[in-house]
Amino acid sequence: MDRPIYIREAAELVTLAGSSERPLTGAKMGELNTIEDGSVWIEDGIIQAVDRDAVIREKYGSRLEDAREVDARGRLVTPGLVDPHTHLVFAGSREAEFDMRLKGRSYMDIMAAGGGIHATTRATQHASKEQLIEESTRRLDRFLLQGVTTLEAKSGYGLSLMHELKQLEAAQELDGQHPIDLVSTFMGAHAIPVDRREQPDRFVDEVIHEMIPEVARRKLAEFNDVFCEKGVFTPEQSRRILEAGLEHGLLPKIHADEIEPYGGAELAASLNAVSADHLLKVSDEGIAAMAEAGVIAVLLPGTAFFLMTDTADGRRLIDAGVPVALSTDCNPGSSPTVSLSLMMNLGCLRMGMTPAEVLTAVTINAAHAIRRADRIGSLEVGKQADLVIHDVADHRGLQYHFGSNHTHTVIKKGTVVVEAGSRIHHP
Ligand SMILES: N=CN[C@@H](CCC(=O)O)C(=O)O
Repeated sequence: MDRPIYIREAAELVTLAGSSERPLTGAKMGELNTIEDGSVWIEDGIIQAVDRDAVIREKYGSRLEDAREVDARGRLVTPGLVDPHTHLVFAGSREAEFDMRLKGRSYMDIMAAGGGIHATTRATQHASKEQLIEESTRRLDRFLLQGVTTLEAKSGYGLSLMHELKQLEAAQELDGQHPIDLVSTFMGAHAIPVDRREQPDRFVDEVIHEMIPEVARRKLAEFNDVFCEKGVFTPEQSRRILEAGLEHGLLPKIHADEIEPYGGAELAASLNAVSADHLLKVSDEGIAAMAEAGVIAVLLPGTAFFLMTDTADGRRLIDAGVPVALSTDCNPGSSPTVSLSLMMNLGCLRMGMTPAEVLTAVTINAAHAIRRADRIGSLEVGKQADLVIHDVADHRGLQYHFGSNHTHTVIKKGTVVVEAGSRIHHP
């Protein structure tokens, strides 16, 4: 049996305890439940105790010598960070499009001309599963070094049954190989393939009748996502696809109101979707409907930053009672980043969120957005021991000192996987 781990005496220990039932909304998003001089006791990959250091020492005094002590004095300890929206598994690069965009060509225009998602689809279709795994592992390693311990990964660069399955199988193997836990989303409805544009509904039928049943049968995904956007999938097509997913046990998520207001948030609410993501152009009605239905807003500030557009209004959503999570949207074209820490900075600097709200958005609310809040997202007895020790004294320091990676130590399921900022490889 592994030695117990004793995380010793953090200057600030953010627990987010008591929020596993439902995502935090409104003022609650700013209540982190912190412990000063807090310590954690871990055994068998599970949190056994979270308390002030004096209480932990009293309780485990006789066993302190057996335990591996991880010194957190002077540092901040938080739950492992959760990234609830990525397009992790892909091949190729779209750097050539960067020049075009900098000269004023729009993201959707490039896509309409056969680039964008279509360019990545061509590269991904040509890649072997092994190649996808190798390229994605490099990205996962960088995520881990930034304190991300769980991440959602979408398919959507296959756009045919064979290649969608290949992407999802790659994600499944990565989940088994890498310390980061992956949660898979099927996104066959990411774009209408270039050669199917004349008959979009036939492609929708293929997604509904061929892809969804097979993905569900092979248990390759838990969620089903659609790019509901003018020029991609209409709200009606999106509804059909998401309802078909539900019939096969795949829970709905939506890329909603990213480029234009299009009724995506309203659709998400009417389906009781787990999340509606992007929301740069969400309507007042859409926000009210999401708040009423409890749909989580997964906001992706890296996309607005990289596409040089206005950001989603995090403040407005929180004030309206919508639970908010933040994510990198890691993908090759609109947000080529693995830096959740930069997203946290942007959450404060561009979205009107407080440092505490931002931390909630990348821990417990992000865990809710992938239906994992019963296991991760907070530091509570009985939860999986996923923790990060940050090289700052309190949570505001994470957001204040922007552009730096403050991750010092990462513990995944009770194993130290990053120490003093470097990856530890276990045999
Ligand atoms: N907007 C649609 N899908 C992705 C971008 C995919 C890409 O450009 O490759 C997103 O979430 O931003």
